[in-house]
Order: sequence, then C-alpha cells, then structure tokens
Amino acid sequence: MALSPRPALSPRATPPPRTAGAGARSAVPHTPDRGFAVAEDGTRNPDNDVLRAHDVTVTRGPATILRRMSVGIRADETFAVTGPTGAGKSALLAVLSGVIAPDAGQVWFNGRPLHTLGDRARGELRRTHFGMLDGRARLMPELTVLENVALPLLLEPGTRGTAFAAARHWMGRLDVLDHADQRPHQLPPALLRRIAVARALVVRPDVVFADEPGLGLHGAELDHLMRILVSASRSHGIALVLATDDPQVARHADRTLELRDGRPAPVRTDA
Ligand SMILES: Nc1ncnc2c1ncn2[C@@H]1O[C@H](COP(=O)(O)OP(=O)(O)OP(=O)(O)O)[C@@H](O)[C@H]1O
Repeated sequence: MALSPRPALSPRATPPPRTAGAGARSAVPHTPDRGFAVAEDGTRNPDNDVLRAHDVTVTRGPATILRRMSVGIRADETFAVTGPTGAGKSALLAVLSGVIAPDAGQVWFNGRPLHTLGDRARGELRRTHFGMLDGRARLMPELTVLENVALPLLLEPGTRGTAFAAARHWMGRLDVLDHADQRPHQLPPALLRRIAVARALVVRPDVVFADEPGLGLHGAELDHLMRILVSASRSHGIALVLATDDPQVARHADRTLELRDGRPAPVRTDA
C-alpha cells in the first residue's frame, strides 16, 4: 500500500553510528551536489553505504508503521525487503527514497542527510538520483516506446540527442529495442515491464527502488524480468532495493531483510 507524503520534521544533522545491517564498502561513487542540502554542521555519514536509514520511525495516526528501523544499502547490491502484507515494506522503500520523511530517525544518501530536506528537494533528488518502479508500467499511451524511455531525460532542456541515444542503449540492454516505434497498447505486459525498467535506468540513477516489480507476472516471464533488472543494475553499479512478498523475486537479491510489524522479523530458531 502506498503511504501518502507528509512534511519532514525539523532537521537533524548528527551522523548515525554504524549498524549491523550496514556493511562498509570502499568505492561508492561520489555524486556531485545537485541542489540538496548538506547537514548544517558539515557532518557526513561516516561510512560508505549508498543509503542508510538509522533508527527510523514512521507513524500514521495512532499506527506505528516503521519502528526504529536501521538498515544500510551498499552501492551496486540487490537488496530485498520481504515480509507479509502490511509488514512495512513499502513504507521502508518510501522513506529510503524520500517519498516520505520519517517522523523520527535519519536517512542518509551518499553521506548526505535526506531527512533534513523538504518535499521539493527530496523530489528533485528522486528525479536525478533514483529510479522508481512498481507493479505497473505507467507508460504514456500517446508516446512511442522510445519516447517513453527517453522522457525522464527530455525533461532537461537541450538534451534531445543524448536522451534518445541513452534510451536506445537501455532498450538494447533490456531487449526491447525492436519495439522502439510502437505504442504501449500494442505490447504485452511482460514487455511493458521491461520498458519501464529501461525508463527507470535511463537517468543512470544511483539507486533503483522496485516495489513488487513483477506484480502480475509469473514463472519464466517473472524470472526473465528479474534477471534482466538485476544484471542491468549490477553491471552499471546501481543499487537495487526491492520490496516483495514473492520468494521468486526475493531469491534474486544478494541480501534480504524480512520485516514483521514494521521491524525486522525475529530470527527463527528451529527446535
Ligand atoms: N496512509 C496510511 N495511513 C494509515 N496506515 C497506513 C497508511 N499507509 C500504510 N498504512 C499501514 O501501514 C502498514 C504498512 O504498510 P505497507 O504498505 O508499508 O506494508 P507492505 O509490507 O508494503 O504491504 P503490502 O505487501 O500489502 O504492500 C499497513 O498496516 C498499512 O495498513
């Protein structure tokens, strides 16, 4: 279920300590500042996770949806958030991607605080650094496939040539280039999903967030989508964060985090 955005709470600028879920890595690409704030005291996240949530709580009315969650995502890994319906998977992705601000706790992206940004700055960050996917392709019916994939880049003025070149590159990578001049309604659902993946990757994001990316697909079609999504992300150093309750999706991840009631599920011990 999608969480509606709400305004960020007052800024916090203390970098979080390392947590068990957050592995260190030495070669996270530095992303230049693109109009979003750095913590007022100049402090930065001390290790190299591309994304880090620290002690994050999200509430909606009387309900606590995420409870003091901490997790780190490494650059170029595939990380799956799993758990049953209502566990908080979508909420965790929403907080990590800046769709919503946490009510308490911190979120860091490439060593910069996300939790201190307002709605607009988080939106700009999503547009330039993150790719977003969910269980629907969400293509524009009046545009060709090529135009749909190039669209995120066409929003920048003066980039028409490079936008179409990049779109063709990713369409080749996702095996949909033959359909460049067709319109979405002419194509089957499995192809539309791959086109949506190409569109998410075309901005060369640091992180792709995919909330049930294979919804409605099954068997070989689902495996094909996941293999191609994971390999395209990995080969370009893009972190992939999945939310899913489908083991056939989760098994493509390098690491998984299982949630129950807005926090990590207790470790099972077999008697
Ligand atoms: N806007 C909201 N207001 C109140 N409660 C909400 C809101 N959005 C989500 N919730 C509740 O928060 C909890 C976590 O929701 P979330 O969508 O993150 O779960 P999920 O694990 O992604 O589930 P699903 O697999 O069904 O998508 C659920 O109990 C849900 O009902």
